[in-house]
Amino acid sequence: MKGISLLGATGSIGTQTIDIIRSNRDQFELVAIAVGKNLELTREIINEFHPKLVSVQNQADAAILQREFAGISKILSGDEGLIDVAVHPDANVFVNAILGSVGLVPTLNAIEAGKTIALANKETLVTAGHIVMTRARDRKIPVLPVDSEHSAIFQCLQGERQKNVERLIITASGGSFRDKTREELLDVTIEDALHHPNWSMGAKITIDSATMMNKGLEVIEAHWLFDQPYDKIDVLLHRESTVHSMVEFHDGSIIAQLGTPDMRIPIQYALTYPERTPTNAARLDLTELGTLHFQKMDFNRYRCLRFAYEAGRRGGTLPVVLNAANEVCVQAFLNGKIKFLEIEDVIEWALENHVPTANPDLDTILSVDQETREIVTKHLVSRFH
Ligand SMILES: NC(=O)C1=CN([C@@H]2O[C@H](COP(=O)(O)OP(=O)(O)OC[C@H]3O[C@@H](n4cnc5c(N)ncnc54)[C@H](OP(=O)(O)O)[C@@H]3O)[C@@H](O)[C@H]2O)C=CC1
Ligand SMILES: CC(=O)[C@@H](O)[C@H](O)COP(=O)(O)O
Ligand SMILES: [Mn+2]
Repeated sequence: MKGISLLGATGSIGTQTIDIIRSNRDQFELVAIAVGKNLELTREIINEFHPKLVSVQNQADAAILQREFAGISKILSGDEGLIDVAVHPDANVFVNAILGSVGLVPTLNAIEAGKTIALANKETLVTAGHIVMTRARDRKIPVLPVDSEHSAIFQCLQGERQKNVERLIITASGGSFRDKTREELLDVTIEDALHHPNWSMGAKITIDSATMMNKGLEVIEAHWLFDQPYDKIDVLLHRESTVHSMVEFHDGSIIAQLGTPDMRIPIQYALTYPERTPTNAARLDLTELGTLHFQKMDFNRYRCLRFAYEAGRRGGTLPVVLNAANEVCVQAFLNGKIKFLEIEDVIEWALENHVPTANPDLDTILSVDQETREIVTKHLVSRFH
């Protein structure tokens, strides 16, 4: 029996992780969860799984749940609660499905505590990939990708030698606005942006898919996970989201991983690795599909992808700024405060105004993350109000 601790239990990846645990109760036990503000769903999860530890974002919500679930679950709150969930003594695998760079510190604590890491939270590697991967390597802790493209690449690399890899090929659906020109993007709505053509996901990553920042974050994530330089990581536009990513080898072979767009497949692979266990995910019917399409990326159309490659290549604290500015801008767009194309303008402004620190330590990363949020928030107020 594997004990699972789960950050982001009420989110898109979190609830799908719980679906897997529910369908495989003989294999997995949900021992600790962290959530944000969705108390209704949290109550349902506690009633069904009786996790030993539950952490919520706010102290006031923790007090409410403490009264309701006394004697069933220990209830904590805030950043300390996230860490206690990540290192819970009964957990073997730590699933990080929280949103945003708040996922970084719990991951580092879980590594120190010797937990296997199943990582959906890409911000962890974007902000501090050098620290996370070094500490995991030193302690021999597996960091297993949950993100579909990285799971695909990880699967393609099984049994292969690093020295034989020529390039990683990450696929991109193009997101909700892939058929629109830049002029047509000027006045798009939040509802339109939230309409991903292939995947059902949380709001923030759905907007990231539309701006192509999601792919940019994934390029940086792949750089750290698979130890490849940026000039060996390519992105291809692939409308069908059927080939989840590929690896090209020195001999000219390309190995790809295919499947229907269902996150339960990569989540379950990370939970059971190196085993593969059955899922009831819909099967891919290649004859029904008929054809697959691949196109070169246009870096002028998708400026956020260019910003991410540049930030990744220059390194230091630039990816921290890229990510923090993006988190603030996407939230502002979702709150109706800025227009869609202003997301990338403000991210560019934040990157241009940052003096990077090379090889930052954790304290520097956390303070640059916080400062960027404050600077960008102020900039949005002065620019648009
Ligand atoms: N969705 C997907 O298919 C994929 C997602 N990912 C990555 O996985 C991560 C999660 O994405 P997704 O599931 O879509 O996001 P969601 O918005 O659906 O879920 C986010 C989860 O994090 C919780 N949360 C947010 N902020 C805090 C906080 N400060 N403290 C405690 N809990 C918090 C939310 O709680 P609550 O709702 O209770 O407020 C919720 O449980 C992201 O990094 C994303 O990029 C990667 C690949 C695919
Ligand atoms: C499911 C998943 O991993 C997402 O990151 C997904 O890949 C988003 O798709 P696009 O960013 O390619 O639109
Ligand atoms: Mn992905």
